[in-house]
Amino acid sequence: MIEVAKLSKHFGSKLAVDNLSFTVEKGEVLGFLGPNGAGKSTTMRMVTGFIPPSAGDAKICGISMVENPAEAKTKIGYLPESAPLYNDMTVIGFLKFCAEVRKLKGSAKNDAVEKAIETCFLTGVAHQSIDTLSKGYRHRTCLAQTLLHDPEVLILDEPTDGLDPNQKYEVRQLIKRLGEEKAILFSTHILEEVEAACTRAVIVDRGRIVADGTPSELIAQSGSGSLTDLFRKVTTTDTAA
Ligand SMILES: Nc1ncnc2c1ncn2[C@@H]1O[C@H](COP(=O)(O)OP(=O)(O)OP(=O)(O)O)[C@@H](O)[C@H]1O
Repeated sequence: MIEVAKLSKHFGSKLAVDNLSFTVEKGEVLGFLGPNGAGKSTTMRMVTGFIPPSAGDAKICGISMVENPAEAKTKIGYLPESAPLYNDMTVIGFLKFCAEVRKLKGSAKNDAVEKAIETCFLTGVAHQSIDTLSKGYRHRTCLAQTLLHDPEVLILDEPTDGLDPNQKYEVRQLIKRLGEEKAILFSTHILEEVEAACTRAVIVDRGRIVADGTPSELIAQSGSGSLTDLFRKVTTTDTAA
């Protein structure tokens, strides 16, 4: 469902993503790991069509993001690193607005909003203004917005960043459940999320894949049973600026 083929991105002389290839099938949750500056967000921005690649392509459900971005984007729900929210709207008002942007109308719009609210456990705050929500609920509102058009592919950039342990647990469970029906690519710095939510993970460093496997394969590769040890072994410690 997600086919990343030889994707590269230069920012001036800086090579942020270097000939990256991987696939994510339906029913897979791929964890995208790597140190700060490894190229995770840049890869996700290219896969979702927010920035053009310098080389390579990403196909979403067989549709090229380079050749046919408008159609490819309809297949994706994207949660960017700093997702925008309209603070003076209520949760339900915001989601209805997002559904309209997705060209949903009438009962299809209302059904989509209701389902997203239920899926993301937002029923209790649906009529509350966004600026009065806790960080966890704001986060789940952002996540709900990615689900409105029932996309086959979800791209989530650090979806549990800044949440407390209970909220992290809930979002991971949600990702796991959604992953049964969709193809999910999500980036994280939290290594325990690999075992908690992913069917597979890749580690990138300086724009290249340096490890790829199921959680148990990666743990076996570490030699010590610790994903942290593997991460430290295959990545560089000096963070790119
Ligand atoms: N618009 C840009 N212009 C110039 N350089 C950029 C731009 N966006 C990203 N970079 C550089 O590309 C590299 C990869 O950045 P990216 O944000 O993709 O990393 P990341 O793995 O998502 O990091 P983090 O975990 O800190 O979010 C970094 O060196 C970054 O400074």
